[in-house]
Amino acid sequence: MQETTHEMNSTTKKQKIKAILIANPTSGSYTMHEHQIKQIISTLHQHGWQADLKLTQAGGDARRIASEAVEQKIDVVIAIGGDGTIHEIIQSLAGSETALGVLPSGTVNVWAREVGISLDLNKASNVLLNGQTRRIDLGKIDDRYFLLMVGIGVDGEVTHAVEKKPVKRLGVIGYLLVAAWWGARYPAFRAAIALNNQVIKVHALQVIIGNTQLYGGAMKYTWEAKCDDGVLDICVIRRQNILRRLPVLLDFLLRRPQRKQWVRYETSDTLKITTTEPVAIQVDGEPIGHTSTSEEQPTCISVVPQALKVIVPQILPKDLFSQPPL
Ligand SMILES: Nc1ncnc2c1ncn2[C@@H]1O[C@H](COP(=O)(O)OP(=O)(O)OP(=O)(O)O)[C@@H](O)[C@H]1O
Repeated sequence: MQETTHEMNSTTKKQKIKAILIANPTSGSYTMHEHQIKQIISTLHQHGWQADLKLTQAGGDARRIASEAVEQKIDVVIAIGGDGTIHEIIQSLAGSETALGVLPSGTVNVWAREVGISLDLNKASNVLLNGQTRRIDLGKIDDRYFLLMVGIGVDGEVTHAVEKKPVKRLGVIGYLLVAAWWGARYPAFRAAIALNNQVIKVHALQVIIGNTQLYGGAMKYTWEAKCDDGVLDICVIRRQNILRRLPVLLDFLLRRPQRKQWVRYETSDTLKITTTEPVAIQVDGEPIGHTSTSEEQPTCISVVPQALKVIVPQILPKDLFSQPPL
């Protein structure tokens, strides 16, 4: 990790990098990686890191442990899990000097895929040791931070439908089954979105508000998003009849240029959304309730510039960052 090593050299060479590894033993591929994780921790020790492993017992633990790490001025919190575990951890890391590292062990691992952290944990641990530290923006919906995106509409319903249901145990296949069911029958919704001093009225299947580009590990709805540019990208997928929905989805899956015709694309640092009926919301893949139908108290989404330190590979996707390294 370049920046911390540099800081270490400029103060005292004896100072160790302090890291807490927070592992979610229920995340998609954790069991498969358990042995490897022990080896990685001893490698970190050999490189002079003080690294302690903490396992979560239940949802919410990762956030609490990360909060303690920030209080103790730990240099790095390493998430061993998927995007849900990362989502919990960033709630505590936001605005702090503690950096987020990742050993991807989830089901989809969108953040790791997005920045090019290998799903091979030995390679991912090399990013911890030899990567670079950047500051990136976080999004915020009401009081909750997000790293990747907010989804309102079909994907919100899918996430709510899968949560705590047996189909979740099927992993990606479970999501695809529920997504196919909801994708075909979902009615569009009407929303008023206030941004950039205007109100746009939409009749949509889906609104994605992205801090980053990659969606579900495969598609890009917010394909122009940069994670450090101080704005969020908004992709409104307009209402389509049942027959059109599959071709639209294929345009996104195959990243065809014509996908642009199905959407309205905006950027803004703040937006306020009101829908005529409550619409399901997902944040970084987690279901969090429904949109507001009250114009007086709309659902508020904003960007918090430079809120999170992250450890990422030396070589990054060329269009995801706009600022130079720290
Ligand atoms: N010990 C635990 N027991 C039960 N749930 C937990 C525990 N620790 C964390 N969680 C919750 O598990 C959920 C899923 O975790 P996570 O996202 O890391 O794995 P995943 O769903 O397999 O991966 P991805 O999000 O990349 O697809 C999160 O909502 C998190 O809060």
